[in-house]
Amino acid sequence: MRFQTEPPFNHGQPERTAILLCNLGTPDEATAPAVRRYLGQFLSDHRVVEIPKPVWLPILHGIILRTRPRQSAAKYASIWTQDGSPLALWTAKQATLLRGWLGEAGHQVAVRHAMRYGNPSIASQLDALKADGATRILILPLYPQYSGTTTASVFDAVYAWAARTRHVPELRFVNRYHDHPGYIDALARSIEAHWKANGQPDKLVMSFHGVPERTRTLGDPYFCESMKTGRLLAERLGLRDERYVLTFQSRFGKAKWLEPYTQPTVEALGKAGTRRVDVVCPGFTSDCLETLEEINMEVREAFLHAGGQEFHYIPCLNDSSHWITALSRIAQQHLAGWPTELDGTAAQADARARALAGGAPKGPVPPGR
Ligand SMILES: C=CC1=C(C)c2cc3[nH]c(cc4nc(cc5[nH]c(cc1n2)c(C)c5CCC(=O)O)C(CCC(=O)O)=C4C)c(C)c3C=C
Ligand SMILES: [Fe+2]
Ligand SMILES: [Fe+2]
Repeated sequence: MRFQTEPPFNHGQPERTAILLCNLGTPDEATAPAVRRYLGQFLSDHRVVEIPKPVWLPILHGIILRTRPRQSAAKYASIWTQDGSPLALWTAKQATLLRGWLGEAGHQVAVRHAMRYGNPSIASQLDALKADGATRILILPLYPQYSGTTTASVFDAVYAWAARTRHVPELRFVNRYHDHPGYIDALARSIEAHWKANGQPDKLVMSFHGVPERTRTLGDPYFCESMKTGRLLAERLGLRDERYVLTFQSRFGKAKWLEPYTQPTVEALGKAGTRRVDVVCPGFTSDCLETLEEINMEVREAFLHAGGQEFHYIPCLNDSSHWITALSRIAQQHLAGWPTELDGTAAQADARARALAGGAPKGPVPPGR
């Protein structure tokens, strides 16, 4: 059967608003088989690797998935917590905190989180929201800067789910919030708190995840949005140009990616006699492999080895209260016009639904239901 079976249609079903926070995803365990499953799904996504499938799939299955999972699993093991992957833990916590924050502000909004690759999948969480009665869903990727490789891929997964759903909820999508004042403010406050406790560095390195340079020339706005985030953050911190540098990390494969690359830049700073660098990763809203291992272990070691004296890693926004406040402002701006208060339209619809419960509707059916 092509479409999922729906429960029988119920007149008077209340309108319910929901938010789905979407992140990249992470392996279920820090083991080679789990990393292979995760990378297999991730790297088969044509949004992520744009090489034609007949060329790419033999390389992926014949070479990459035979070697990389073991190497990556060892890296994952070095950052894994008792409760699992940091990315999964922070993302789940953000959903819980956002639900609580919106609830306290009087908004009855269901909030769940999903992963583009791995678990919980976007399709399973959309099914769960629908089962909970959601009729309007805001898709909020946890990527402040839009990229076809990340944001659009989340949207692809939502469209694929909608394409096999008979009664599709109203859907809205958040493309970006790279310049949202709340997001910039949350980043600035976390850096300022670090500096208050530890003093200031000679150089602040703002390291963003890279993407192939080719995507920029093909019209992907990610580079420009990352640059704007960096500029606004520097302005908010009152940093002159020579006090910071914006770089791109996590290069994959041999092609040219966005430059300057993080590790060579930091090494050059160490060699040139820069005593202390602080690295912050504004494009990552949760700490993960790329920040905790690549930056805080590999890049740290490279800097110290190159002659640097002090390396500070400033954690991601994670569960910071300023970040959750920003996220709730971003969400509320995109929810505008959708009922989120139980004493409003949803409450009236609830009362109608209760009155109708247990039998076929009698008398006039509420309009539009
Ligand atoms: C192969 C190409 C890749 C592109 C393009 C890419 C873009 C991209 N990724 C993130 C955020 C994250 N990436 C993470 C891990 C990760 N990324 C790639 C490859 C590409 N990313 C790989 C192969 C991996 C897995 C680890 C490894 O084997 O090296 C993570 C961390 C996940 C975790 O489990 O902790 C994040 C987050 C962004 C924002 C982005 C484009 C803007
Ligand atoms: Fe990545
Ligand atoms: Fe990496």
